[in-house]
Amino acid sequence: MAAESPQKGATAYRISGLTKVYGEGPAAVHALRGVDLDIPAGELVVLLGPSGSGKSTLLNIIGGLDRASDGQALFQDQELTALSDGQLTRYRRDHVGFVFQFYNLMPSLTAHENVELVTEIARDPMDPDDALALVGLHARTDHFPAQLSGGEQQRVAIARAVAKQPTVLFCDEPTGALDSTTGRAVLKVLKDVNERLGATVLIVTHAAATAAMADRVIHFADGAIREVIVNATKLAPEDIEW
Ligand SMILES: Nc1ncnc2c1ncn2[C@@H]1O[C@H](COP(=O)(O)OP(=O)(O)OP(=O)(O)O)[C@@H](O)[C@H]1O
Repeated sequence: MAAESPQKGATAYRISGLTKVYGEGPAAVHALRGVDLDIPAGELVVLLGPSGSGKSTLLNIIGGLDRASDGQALFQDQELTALSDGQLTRYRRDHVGFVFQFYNLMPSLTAHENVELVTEIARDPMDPDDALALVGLHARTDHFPAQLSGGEQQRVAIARAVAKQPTVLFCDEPTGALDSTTGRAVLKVLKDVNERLGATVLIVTHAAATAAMADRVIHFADGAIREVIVNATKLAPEDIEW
């Protein structure tokens, strides 16, 4: 289990009235219009919605990368919206892993060294080799990013994100740059991280079929939640068609 991961059934996030406005006056963009949402700990959650509907904004605020304009977001019992910049940095460092569409690996470092960059500053890290084994790359640890396929590079990015044993893993379009077969392999890794480390996993995606593997599916539209669906049955990532 990840360090300090709450038990399944507890609530990871309690979000109420969360609002984000970029800019002012006539140029203001209302990215979030009072979002209310509970995210149970240990779930794999998929966020779907049209481009510009506010998915990344929500992820960035509860991931501690951006600030809300109004409303509240509680992580366990911590009010993220009230934290100082230093406290928010500590929250990110101790609890949050990020995976983005483009892998942001250091090209001059090997897979192992890319993961090590994070484990050197984490509180309770995994061994980089164990993290790379978890994503099926134990044989490629000394390869540089340019020697790896897109899917393999994304798996290194996932290994880097999970090596610090995050309580929560945020993934923004993790399969956006991948073909469907490679994308399925990456989703399988995310599912493994969810099940084996007990991390809560939030995936923002345009690949609507990903919803079939989620515990919970959140549909966004125009800065608000339109619908939340709890899946009674789920597909294995390798059975997803897209
Ligand atoms: N830094 C910013 N400054 C101004 N407007 C922004 C900023 N970031 C996001 N927005 C706007 O906020 C709205 C929500 O954007 P967001 O990226 O959250 O949407 P999204 O649902 O993730 O979209 P996509 O699926 O295209 O990534 C959009 O209208 C976007 O243009």
